[in-house]
Amino acid sequence: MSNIVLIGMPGVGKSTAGVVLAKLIGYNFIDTDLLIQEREHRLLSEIIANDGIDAFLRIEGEVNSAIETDNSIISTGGSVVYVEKAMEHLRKIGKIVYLKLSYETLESRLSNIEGRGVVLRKGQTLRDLYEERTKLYEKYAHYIVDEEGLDVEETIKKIEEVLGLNNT
Ligand SMILES: Nc1ncnc2c1ncn2[C@@H]1O[C@H](COP(=O)(O)OP(=O)(O)O)[C@@H](O)[C@H]1O
Ligand SMILES: O=C(O)C1=C[C@@H](OP(=O)(O)O)[C@@H](O)[C@H](O)C1
Ligand SMILES: [Mg+2]
Repeated sequence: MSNIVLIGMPGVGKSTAGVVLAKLIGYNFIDTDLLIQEREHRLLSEIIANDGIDAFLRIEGEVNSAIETDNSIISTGGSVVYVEKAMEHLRKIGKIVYLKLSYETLESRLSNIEGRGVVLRKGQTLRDLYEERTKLYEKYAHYIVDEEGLDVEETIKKIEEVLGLNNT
């Protein structure tokens, strides 16, 4: 398999689980949020605050659409599902795994949503965002991993299981 692409809401653990999984299975690790910061020389929260959501999504779309790699775990930013062209590219270069959590668990993990620089439009609540995005994550996912009640290690094990990577 060429690449494994993790998608899902902010705080679900794409970055945390992604890097550990990469080490376990000997893959490279790419966090698209870091690619964006490297290109822009500024924080994601600064891009969103200064340039706005549409500009951030344009940059996120360009960065994700330009990824050329093999044998990598790619941890995306939660908003990449708004950019169809980027999602089509990611689906071509890898298997898309949607890390899923209930709204209640996510809400408790995302105590400081502004500080994280989430793509949240004016008037939109976290619940609205969850409902709008769930449809998109499900649409693009090749596999869905429900991590409710699981810790990082158990989540990684489940990802390996659904992808048939376990050799135990
Ligand atoms: N089962 C789990 N899988 C991944 N992360 C978890 C899990 N349970 C708790 N966490 C915690 O949730 C947070 C996830 O943050 P992060 O990896 O930045 O998410 P994302 O990249 O999806 O926004 C981390 O603090 C991590 O320790
Ligand atoms: O879902 C979002 O709106 C965002 C999620 C962030 O990445 P994580 O999903 O890794 O937190 C980052 O791309 C940006 O701050 C916007
Ligand atoms: Mg992340």
